[in-house]
Amino acid sequence: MTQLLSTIQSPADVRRLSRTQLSTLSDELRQFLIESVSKTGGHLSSNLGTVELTVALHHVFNTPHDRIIWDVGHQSYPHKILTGRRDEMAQLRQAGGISGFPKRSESEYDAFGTAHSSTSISAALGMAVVSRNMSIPRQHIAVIGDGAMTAGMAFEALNNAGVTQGINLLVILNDNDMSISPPVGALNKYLTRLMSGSIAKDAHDLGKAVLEQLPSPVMELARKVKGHAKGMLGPATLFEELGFNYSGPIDGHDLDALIPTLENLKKLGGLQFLHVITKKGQGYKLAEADPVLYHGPGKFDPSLGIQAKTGVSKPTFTQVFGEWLCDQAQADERLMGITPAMREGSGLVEFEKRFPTRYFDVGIAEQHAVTFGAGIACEGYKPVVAIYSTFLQRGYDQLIHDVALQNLDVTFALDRAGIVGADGATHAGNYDIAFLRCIPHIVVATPSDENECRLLLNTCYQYPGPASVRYPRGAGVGAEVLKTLEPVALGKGVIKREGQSGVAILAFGTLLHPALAAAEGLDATVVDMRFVKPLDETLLRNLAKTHKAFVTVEEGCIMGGAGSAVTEFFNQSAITCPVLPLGLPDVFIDHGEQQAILSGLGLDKEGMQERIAAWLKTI
Ligand SMILES: Cc1ncc(C[n+]2csc(CCOP(=O)(O)OP(=O)(O)O)c2C)c(N)n1
Ligand SMILES: CC(=O)[C@@H](O)[C@H](O)COP(=O)(O)O
Ligand SMILES: [Mg+2]
Repeated sequence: MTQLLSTIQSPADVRRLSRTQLSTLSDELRQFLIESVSKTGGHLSSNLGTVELTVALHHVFNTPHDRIIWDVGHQSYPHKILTGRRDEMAQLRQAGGISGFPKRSESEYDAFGTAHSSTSISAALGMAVVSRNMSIPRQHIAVIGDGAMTAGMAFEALNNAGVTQGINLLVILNDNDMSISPPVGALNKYLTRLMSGSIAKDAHDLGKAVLEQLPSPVMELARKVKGHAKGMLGPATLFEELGFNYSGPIDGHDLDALIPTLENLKKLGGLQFLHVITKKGQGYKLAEADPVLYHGPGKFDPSLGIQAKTGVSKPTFTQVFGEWLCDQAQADERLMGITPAMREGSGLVEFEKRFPTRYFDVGIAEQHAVTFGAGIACEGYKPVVAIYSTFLQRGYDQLIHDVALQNLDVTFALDRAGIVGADGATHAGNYDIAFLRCIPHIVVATPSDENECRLLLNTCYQYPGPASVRYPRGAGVGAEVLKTLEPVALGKGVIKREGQSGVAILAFGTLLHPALAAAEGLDATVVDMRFVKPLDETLLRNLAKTHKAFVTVEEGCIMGGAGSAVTEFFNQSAITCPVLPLGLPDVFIDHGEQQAILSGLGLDKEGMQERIAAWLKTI
C-alpha cells in the first residue's frame, strides 16, 4: 500500500506533512523500494538505510534551492522517488531509463552527479562559497557514508572547509558501520567510539541546550560557548578540531530525532557536522541480515529473497582472477593482494580467507592502494592491486609517479574494463588502454577469454615491472581454464584465422569473438593481439607484407587506444596500410545491458561486418 506516497509529486508535498504522516510516508517508501528494486535490480541495502534521512531532509530543507549532494549516490533512490521520479523507478538503470546515481541532467533536485565516492564535501563546499560570494541564503548538505568517509578526498575537503569563513555547509555522516564489505581502518574504530558516545555525548547535550536558549543575534557567541563547554568536558571530536560544529550521534531512523536536529542545524548555519547512525538494509530482514549480498542485487522475489543459482554457469572473469590469485599466492609467498574496498566485486573473498595476513582492504583509497603496492614492491614482495578500471582513474598520478617511474613490480588486475552495463558512464572502464599505454615501462595485456586471462596474469605477474591485465564485467565465452601458472610470451599475438581477402582484423580483448564471426563473411585474417604494450611489431610487419588493410577492435575508447598504437607504429615504420579503428566512440555511454550497448555501437558480428565492408569500399 503506497497511498500517501502516490500523492507526493515533489518535496513541497513532503514539507506539508505532519510528523505522523512523515512516518507513514517512510514506511510506504521503504515498501515501494523493496518492490521496485526487486524488479529492476540495483543498490538496495544502502537505500533502505536512508529512507527516514531522505524524508527528513526534504521536509526540513527547501530543495532544490538548498543543495543536497549524495555521496556515491547509490543511496539516492528514496530521493529520486520523492523528487518526481517514482514512476521512472520501473526503468531504473535500464537503457533509456533513469540512472542509478544522481545526475544533473535528470533532475534539478540532483545538485551534483556522483557515483565515484567521496566527492560530496568538495562539491558542496564549491557551491557554498559561490552562495556566500553572491549573498544567496542557501544550505548545502553533503550526505556521506562511513565508507566514503575513508577516502583522502573527503578529508581534503574537510581540511579546506574548516577554514572557509561565512559558508553554510552541513556534512551528514551516514554511519551504518558498513562499506560494501564490513568497514576497515582506524577511522571506523574512531567512529565506533563516537557512536558508543564515549567522546562527545555529554558535551553535545550541554552545547545543544545552550544553543537552543540563545536568540539568533548571538549565535556566533553561542558557538564559542558550546565549543568551550565541550573543551571543558573532554576532548573535542576530530571533526570539531577541523572546524565543524559536531552533533550526534543520532538515530537516523527516528524522525523525532532527525527533524528537530536538522531544523536546529539549519537555523544555526555555518559549518555543521551531523553524525547519523543508520542500519544498512533497514526494514527488510534479509538485507539487514546480509547487507553485503543485498548491496547491489539483480532481480529477486522479495518474499523469497536472493536465491542461490542452480545449474552450472560460466565462471566470470572475476572468478577466474580470484582463483588465479589464490593459486599464485600458494605458489609464491611474496604475493600480497590489495583491494580498495572492493573485496566481493574484485573476487578476493576466498583469498582473504586463505591468506589473511597477505590480504589488504585499504578502504576507498585508490591512490593509497597504488602507492601502498609500490612500497611493498620496493621491499621485494609482489603486490597485486585488484581494482576496477574506472577506479584506477583515481590513482593515475600514483601509477605514473610512484610505480612506473621507479619501474616497480606491481601487477594490476583491472576488472570491469569496457562497458559495465547498469552502472553506466560513471563506472565504464573505457579509458584504461589509452591512459596506460602512454606510460613508460608498463605492460598492457588484453585477454580474449577466461583461459587467456589466466595466462596473461601469469605473464604479467612474472614480468619484473609494472603490468596490467584488463578484463570485462561478467562471464566470458566459457573457455576451459587451465590451472597452469606458466606464462605466455610477452608482447606476442596469435593468429586465429588466416584469410585471403587481404584484410587483417587485430583484436585486443574479448571482442576477438565477434571479430572472428565477422571475419567469416569477409574472409579476413584475425589476430588475437593479447598485448597493447608491448605491441607485437614483428607480427604486424609480417602481416603488412601480405595484407592491404587493417582493422583494430577493442572495448575501449578509440582515441588513444590500441588502434592508435597500431597506427603510430605503422607511421613510424613507414607502413602505409590504412587502419580502421573500431572501439568506443568519444561520448559517455549511458547505462543499459552490456551486449545491447556493444551491438548499438556496432561492436557485434553484424556491426563489424557492415562497418568493415563499408570502409573497404572507401579505400
Ligand atoms: C572511488 C570509488 N571507489 C569505490 C567505489 C565502490 N563503492 C561504491 S559504494 C561503496 C561503499 C560505500 O560505503 P558507504 O559510503 O559507507 O555507503 P553504504 O554503502 O554503507 O551506504 C564502494 C566501495 C566507488 N563508488 N567509488
Ligand atoms: C556503487 C558502486 O560503485 C558499486 O556498488 C558498483 O555499483 C559495483 O558494481 P559491480 O556490480 O560491477 O561490482
Ligand atoms: Mg556505510
